[in-house]
Amino acid sequence: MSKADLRRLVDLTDQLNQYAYQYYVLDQPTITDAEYDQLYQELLALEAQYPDYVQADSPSHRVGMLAQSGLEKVTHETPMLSLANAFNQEDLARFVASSQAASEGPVTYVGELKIDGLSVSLRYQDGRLVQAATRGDGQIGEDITNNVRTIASVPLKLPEPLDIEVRGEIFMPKASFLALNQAREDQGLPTFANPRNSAAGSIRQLDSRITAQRKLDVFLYSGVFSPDLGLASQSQMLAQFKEWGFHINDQTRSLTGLADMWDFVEEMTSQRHDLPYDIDGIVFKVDDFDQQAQLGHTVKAPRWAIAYKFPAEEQAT
Ligand SMILES: NC(=O)c1cc2c(N)ncc(C(N)=O)c2s1
Repeated sequence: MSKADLRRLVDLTDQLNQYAYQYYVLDQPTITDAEYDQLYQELLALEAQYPDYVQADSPSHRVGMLAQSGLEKVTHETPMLSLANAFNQEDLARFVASSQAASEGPVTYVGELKIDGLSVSLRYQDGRLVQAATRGDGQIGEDITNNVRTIASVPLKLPEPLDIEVRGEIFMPKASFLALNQAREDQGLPTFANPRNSAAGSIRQLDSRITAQRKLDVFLYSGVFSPDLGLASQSQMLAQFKEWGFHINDQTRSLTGLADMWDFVEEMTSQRHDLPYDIDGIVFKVDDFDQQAQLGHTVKAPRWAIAYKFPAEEQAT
């Protein structure tokens, strides 16, 4: 392989990843689909000619492959906890009172949309995606690495050689769900009941080429990482995750207490049907990581977070 060919292969890989990031994460495409496709075909030709030189973060990994057997089990070194629920303003008031009582100094909060999908853990070593797993029972999940590689907004390589685990929610955007069900109807196949079920079915496929066709997405909102990274709060962590190229939900709010928590609940209750994805509530978290550590967690859930659940809606009959 000539140096020029190798340089071209690496340049194309980096260029195409940058274009895909602008398209899928920033929603700000900078080239046309035709231009992207032409560059992609050139890369595929070079990879076919030199298979040993295919880069770990090549966009050609996005198309998926058939798994040899069932999904492997994965043990979460740090358990993936669940959340305590709140159903009304009084429940939130209790959460605010208890979190302020047990923390030194004033407490501020972050409000984040509760995405109606399924929780996932992404592990990066030396800045490369090495494993993705479902939450499972919180201790043991399933390896879905090949399927997650096909999700366009998941970075296969980070801009820094980080060892980090990030966690979030895989979901199927409403538009993908409608298109998928329309296609299944046309093929005489049973349709999915809702985007969450179709995301769950799509991400646990043994054939990730099928996953690749399902147009899934992910929002990341927590992680397991060394204090050396110097991340002192949830809001600072989210800003840093965004800089590293992770897809972060843009409706996240800094909140001072019950009054603006409830304002956010009312705002998102009225807006939820206009969002391009399903949400089933709002997650409120104490922002400061030291205060989160003071509050700790029960066996099941952190004391520094609570999930406000929207009231069940009457299904349109
Ligand atoms: N089970 C959990 O801990 C969570 C579940 C979810 C979810 N489905 N969507 C968003 C968040 C968030 N922004 O923290 C969380 S946290």
